[in-house]
Amino acid sequence: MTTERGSALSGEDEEDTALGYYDDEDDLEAFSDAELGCEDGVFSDSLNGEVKPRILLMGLRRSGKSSIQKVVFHKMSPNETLFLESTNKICREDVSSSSFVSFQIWDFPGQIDFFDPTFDYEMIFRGTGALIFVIDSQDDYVEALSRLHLTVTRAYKVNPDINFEVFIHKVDGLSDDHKIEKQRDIHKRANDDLADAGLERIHLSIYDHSIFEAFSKVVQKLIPQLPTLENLLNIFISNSGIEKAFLFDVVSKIYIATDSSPVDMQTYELCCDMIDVVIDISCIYGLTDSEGGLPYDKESMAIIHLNNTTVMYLKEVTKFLAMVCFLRKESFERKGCGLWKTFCRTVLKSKLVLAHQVMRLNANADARQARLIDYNFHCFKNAIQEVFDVRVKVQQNRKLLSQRRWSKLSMTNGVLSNPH
Ligand SMILES: Nc1nc2c(ncn2[C@@H]2O[C@H](COP(=O)(O)OP(=O)(O)OP(=O)(O)O)[C@@H](O)[C@H]2O)c(=O)[nH]1
Repeated sequence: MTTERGSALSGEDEEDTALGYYDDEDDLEAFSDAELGCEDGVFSDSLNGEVKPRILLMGLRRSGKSSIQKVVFHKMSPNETLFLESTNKICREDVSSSSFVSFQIWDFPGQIDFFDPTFDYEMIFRGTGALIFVIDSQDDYVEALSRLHLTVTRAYKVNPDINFEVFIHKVDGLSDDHKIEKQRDIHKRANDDLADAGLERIHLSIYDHSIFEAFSKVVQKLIPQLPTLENLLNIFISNSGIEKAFLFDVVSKIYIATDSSPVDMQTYELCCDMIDVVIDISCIYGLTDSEGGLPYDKESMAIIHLNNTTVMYLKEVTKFLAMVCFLRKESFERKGCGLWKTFCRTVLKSKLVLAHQVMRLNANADARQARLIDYNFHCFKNAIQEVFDVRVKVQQNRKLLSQRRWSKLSMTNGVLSNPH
């Protein structure tokens, strides 16, 4: 099983093309609101009407901002980040891998100066959904904390709706005790500083674990449909004998929702490993020569038996999303015939053979239970599609509205500039 997050799956940026990321490393030094499509404080692409929340990556020089972005969204291996050059201008990137996961990341150079009059921080903070402040835990963080304080107070004044997140980064060299101690210290000092400034209402989320997990939490807060997705997952697992279910964005391995039971890191990492395995094996066996693009489609599914009576089950939900579930072996065997048939069909069609311990067909399988789980998954998938459709409709309406506004504006300008 591979743990390297290295299977690069990048494509084009269009909504309809699968799982696309693209680089848009524009020089934003001379930007204006109009150029950036910043309208009413929210970044929107005025032509397609889509509103993309903005995530800012800030922190001192060499704290690891660009590395985080490259590892999570470009599948760069952590070792390669050693060769990253220092960022000397704001780098903007669109992440639109799915209808639910769509935002912009702005990576700031560490030395940015808020007092520089050419730096229009008001415009930047106005359209921001989340501000991630990265702190290098292996460095003396006193300066980082004072910079955090300055950044948060400035940003909050402009836009009190920003989610402030602190990533305590580079914890790999620290012992577990040391990690906990540092996290506690940073937490206390950061919050004390804010309380001293009368800003105790600001909530700082502080993460010191996997950047994938931390990023998942940040992105989830920007998904308006999150409560609906969580509800659907709760209903699905409670009616299907499933213990835990995640909805994953397959490319970034960000989980965009899970049921309401707590998440532990090990479970999350197992899910990431399973996605890697599915994609890696599908890359080798899942595509015929004539096919191109991503080896992930309607037929994608996998079952892995762990040696502790737990079964992991992955299934395609949409072309961007996968459900990854954890079941007890007993519940899984009761699934019996229904799943087995689906599995065989999948193996034949996509040549994807994943269950190393071949699943035994339980002759006495409770067919009713099997039908129930398959039926529940089918309902879940339809419900997700409905949520997706609503969002598409909202976007289409926005597009129409902005087109109308645009043509009205051009007409008015035309009339004004033409005295006849
Ligand atoms: N040990 C360790 N080193 C890391 C980690 N993440 C990044 N680094 C290293 O930290 C150095 C700086 O990383 P960058 O991502 O360039 O830092 P940055 O914050 O973007 O820096 P600026 O662009 O100068 O603001 C690189 O040498 C990385 O290899 C980590 O998790 N652990």
